[in-house]
Amino acid sequence: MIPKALDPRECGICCVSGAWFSFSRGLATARSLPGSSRRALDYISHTALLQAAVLYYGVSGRKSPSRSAPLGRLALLLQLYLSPGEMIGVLLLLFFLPLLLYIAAPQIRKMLSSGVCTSTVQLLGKVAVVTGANTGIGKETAKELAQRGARVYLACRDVQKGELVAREIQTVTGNQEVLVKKLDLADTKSIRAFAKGFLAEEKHLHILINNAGVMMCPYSKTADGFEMHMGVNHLGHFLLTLLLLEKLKESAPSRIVNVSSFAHHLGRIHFHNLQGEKFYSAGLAYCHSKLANILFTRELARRLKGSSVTTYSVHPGTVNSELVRHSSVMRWMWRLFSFFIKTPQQGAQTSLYCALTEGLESLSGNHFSSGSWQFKIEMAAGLVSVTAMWHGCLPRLVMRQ
Ligand SMILES: NC(=O)C1=CN([C@@H]2O[C@H](COP(=O)(O)OP(=O)(O)OC[C@H]3O[C@@H](n4cnc5c(N)ncnc54)[C@H](OP(=O)(O)O)[C@@H]3O)[C@@H](O)[C@H]2O)C=CC1
Ligand SMILES: CC1=C(/C=C/C(C)=C/C=C/C(C)=C/C=O)C(C)(C)CCC1
Repeated sequence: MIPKALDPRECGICCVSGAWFSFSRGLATARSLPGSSRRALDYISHTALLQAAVLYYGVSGRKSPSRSAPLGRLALLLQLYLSPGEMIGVLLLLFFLPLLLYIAAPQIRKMLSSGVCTSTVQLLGKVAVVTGANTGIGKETAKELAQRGARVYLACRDVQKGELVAREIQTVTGNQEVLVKKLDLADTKSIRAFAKGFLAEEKHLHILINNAGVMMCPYSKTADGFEMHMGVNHLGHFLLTLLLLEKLKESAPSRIVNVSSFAHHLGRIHFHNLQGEKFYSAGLAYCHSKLANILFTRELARRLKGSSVTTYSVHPGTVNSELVRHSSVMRWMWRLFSFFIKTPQQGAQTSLYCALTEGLESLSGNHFSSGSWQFKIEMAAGLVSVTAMWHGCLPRLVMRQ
């Protein structure tokens, strides 16, 4: 039974905005009602909305949407939560956004997807390791290296997934020298076991692509007690690189590519909160680890001067991959904007550029971003001294046996 005062027909609805105002007044009254208010609200909202729609569609001659249409429900929600001014803003945005996106689409696509590694370098007889190569950017990077004839090690935490991808790459490229090795960067024991096995098996290592990464995971720690982002994205790769460094030197000229992100701009190295125990934000933890990738690259380059081992950090662009698996918002954004963002194959281009392009040696230690494919050299914000980072507690934590 709906109280008379709440019946929209009693409130008098004469146009769409009229419906809004009548509805708002009805709502206020309904909120003060005990017990049956929920049903009353439902009734009012549907009736008011339907009447408004009848008037609107009646005047415009459009086909009326069904009561349960998602758009109807969205309109209902907007009515419930927004003031009339905000409502107008949202409607304007909803109207102009597709138009703006349509106009800007070629520019956005160019900005986000441009850039192809044009190097024709072949890799017969060369050995490469790619971490996190069972999916996304890593998989495409490994595929291209195999295509060029390298023996490629897929360093994966899930060997089964890795084997499937290795078979796929072998089939596509015709290169049978695609091998899988277990590597869990969240466990220093696994990193050491990987390095031990690799060093025993291989005489050379020419290309190391530190690609694996996690983003926005809920607070968790690695087997050694490091915060997960810093542990996997930076510390794990830091240890892996140091363990393989002699082999890289013996195989020189050789290269190390560290896959960072433009997210490093928001990163800070909080030496007093490295484990994220005092405060933690999943998004910022990712940014901090990506800044650490860049600082590591700069200091490593300085230490490797004269060795013919060079190193680069890269931002691959915004790429449609599984990286967003921990965030439902990002997953939806990725789905919604998949038209604008790079494919993993496009995302692999900056890593490949740094691994393959001849004459890049003098730029060792720099950060490459494919945004406009000019490979901008960016400073890592200068937020913390790179040597402080190296000598600081991070490496000491890692080297703990
Ligand atoms: N996608 C993007 O828009 C951007 C990506 N990047 C960077 O690019 C790199 C590749 O990411 P992308 O391909 O997009 O993401 P994906 O999630 O598709 O791939 C990440 C890879 O890392 C592996 N990985 C995760 N944790 C570990 C671990 N503990 N040990 C070993 N491997 C692990 C994953 O293995 P598994 O499948 O078993 O989980 C997977 O193979 C990352 O470093 C990311 O930060 C940077 C900027 C933007
Ligand atoms: C604004 C905007 C976008 C959002 C980009 C974002 C949010 C990128 C985040 C990248 C991350 C988190 C990288 C990780 O290293 C899209 C979807 C490209 C579509 C075009 C407009």
